[in-house]
Amino acid sequence: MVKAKKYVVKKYFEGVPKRSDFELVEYELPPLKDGEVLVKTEWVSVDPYLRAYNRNVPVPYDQYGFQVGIVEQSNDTNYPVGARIVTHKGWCDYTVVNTSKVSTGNSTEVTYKLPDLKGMSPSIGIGAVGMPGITAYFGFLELCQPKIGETVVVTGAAGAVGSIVGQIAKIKGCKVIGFAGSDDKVKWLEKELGFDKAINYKTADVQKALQAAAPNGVDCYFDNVGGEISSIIMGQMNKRGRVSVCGSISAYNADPTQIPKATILQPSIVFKELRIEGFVVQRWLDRWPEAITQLITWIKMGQLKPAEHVTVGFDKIFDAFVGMLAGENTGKAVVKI
Ligand SMILES: NC(=O)C1=CN([C@@H]2O[C@H](COP(=O)(O)OP(=O)(O)OC[C@H]3O[C@@H](n4cnc5c(N)ncnc54)[C@H](OP(=O)(O)O)[C@@H]3O)[C@@H](O)[C@H]2O)C=CC1
Ligand SMILES: CCCCCCC/C=C/C=O
Repeated sequence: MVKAKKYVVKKYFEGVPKRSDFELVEYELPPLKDGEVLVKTEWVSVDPYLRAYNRNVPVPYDQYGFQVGIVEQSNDTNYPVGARIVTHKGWCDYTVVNTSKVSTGNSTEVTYKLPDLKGMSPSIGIGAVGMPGITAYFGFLELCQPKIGETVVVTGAAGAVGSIVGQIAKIKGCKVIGFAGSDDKVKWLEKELGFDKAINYKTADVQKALQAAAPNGVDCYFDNVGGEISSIIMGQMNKRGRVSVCGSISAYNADPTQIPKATILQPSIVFKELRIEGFVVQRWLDRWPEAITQLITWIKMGQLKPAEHVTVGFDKIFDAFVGMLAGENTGKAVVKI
């Protein structure tokens, strides 16, 4: 018998999630059936959608999320002992995985072999080459359809998705402006990632700073945060600009009955003929391998930097989660178990 530990959400979050909303449960895993493997967790991902989707399922629920683990026992020849696997089994130290369960666009089950990362840390498989990188790849390229020389703005620019969006935009020959929440992040975006301009949204006059950075207007906006800053950016878009709405983290901790208001956007949408589209990355689940291959190639060619913010310890997953929501991470927030 293998003893396992997992985080269970026992209470819906109100505002910033609290440790007392979770219970740490220890239990015994059942023996493996045919087609099942025992996976020891190596890396756990903490992501904003774990906050945003909190009320989508009844409590109590096991805290799901992406993770990379190593197969310790196997009843599946496709996943021998020692193979690495990406699953959506979340915040646990051991889990039993039925590898034959097929992932679909509506499912919360995603299981695939960790791709050959060519010597990079397995954690990259849940970051720049995992769901967040894939989100950046399809959400930006498919919805924004960027062209050489266009001006691209990304919010949440120093995070897991935003940092990849900005770098892909540079690869595609665009001028890139990023908004992030600290001077250190701004410096990192400009000096390390090659953004043309980065702006601290907490201290700058966003309207004026963007006018100065993009005097000819904005062609593409990748929106990670929503709220007033997004209204300001959309108000400075060029005719037929494209907006990819990826998330709205500025309001995830808000009371759902008191969602903050932002400036009306319809005049810009109508007169500038903007195209605004939201998406969930599962839309392209059947094409994830295409994104994974391209992202690995860009990293190996030195065109894309896969930054990570690593927290160590199973007991620290909650802290890493609330730290990420508060902006402590630069790059992808992951926990080493
Ligand atoms: N549609 C989809 O399929 C997917 C959507 N997403 C969305 O993408 C967005 C980014 O996710 P991800 O890259 O994983 O997370 P990040 O790595 O960007 O981490 C979250 C970041 O959000 C920023 N933030 C926190 N509060 C605010 C606020 N009030 N206003 C502005 N920024 C804030 C913080 O950075 P800072 O210091 O700059 O404030 C923080 O570091 C989220 O909205 C998420 O829900 C992610 C994956 C898939
Ligand atoms: C198998 C579940 C995949 C979850 C994808 C998360 C999408 C995130 C949306 C908003 O943040």
